[in-house]
Amino acid sequence: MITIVPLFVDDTETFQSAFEEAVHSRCDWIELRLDRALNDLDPFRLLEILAVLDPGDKRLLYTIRTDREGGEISLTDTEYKELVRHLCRLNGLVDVELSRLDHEEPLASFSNPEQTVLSFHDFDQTPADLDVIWHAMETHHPLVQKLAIMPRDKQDVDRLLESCRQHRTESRKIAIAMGEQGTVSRLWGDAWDSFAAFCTLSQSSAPGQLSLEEWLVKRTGKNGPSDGTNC
Ligand SMILES: O=C1C[C@@](O)(C(=O)O)C[C@@H](O)[C@@H]1O
Repeated sequence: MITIVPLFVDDTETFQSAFEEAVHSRCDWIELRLDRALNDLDPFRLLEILAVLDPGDKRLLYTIRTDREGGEISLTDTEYKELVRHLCRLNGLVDVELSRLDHEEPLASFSNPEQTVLSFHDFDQTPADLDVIWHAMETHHPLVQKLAIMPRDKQDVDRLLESCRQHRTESRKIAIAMGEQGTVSRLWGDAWDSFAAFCTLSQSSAPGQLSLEEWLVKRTGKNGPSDGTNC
C-alpha cells in the first residue's frame, strides 16, 4: 500500500514547514487540502502558492473537499468545475467529487480522467448501494476510484471492503471506513485491493486516520518505508 499525507494549505510559514516535513517524510503522496484556504484566499493567489511548491519525489494530490462531502467550503458546480480546470494544469493529481458529475458535464469535460482521483464520501453512514457507487465511478474511467464511508458496525466495514474487492476496474481503488471501527481498511486495505492509506503527519483530515509513524510501525514492524507500490 502507499501512504498519503493530508495537509491544509494556507499562505503561512507554518504550512511551508509542514510541507517541507511531508516532502522529507516516508509518505508516498501529499494531499493538499484547498477547501479551508479557499474561504480566505483569492483562488488565483492559492494557485500561485501551489505552482511554486517543490514536492521532490512525492506525488501531489489537490483536493477541494466541499461541504456536501464533509469538507469546509460551499461552491456552486460552476465554481467547483472552474477550479478543477485550473488545478488540472498543475503538476499533480486532482480529487473530483462524484456528486459534481452529471450526464451533461461528465468528468472529461472539466478534468483529465488520467489525472483524477474520483471520490465519494459519506461521513454519517454506509450507503446500502455501494456497488452502484463503484459503477457510477467506473463510467468515467478515472485513474483512481475512492469510496469513504462511516461504518456503524463491523458488518459495514466488511461490506465496504468486500465491495472494493469485487469491483472489477482498470482504475486503482481506495476503500476507507472512517472512525475507529474502520482501522482495518486503513492498515490492511490492500488485502481487498485498496491501494492507499491516508495517514496524518501534523494534521488529521478525517476520523480514524493513523499517524504515518504508527502506520509504518504496524505495517512493517519497524519504522521503514511503505512498500512503495506507487502509482
Ligand atoms: O478522501 C479523503 C479520505 C479522507 O476522508 C479519509 O478518510 O482519510 C481524508 C481526506 O483528506 C481525503 O480527501
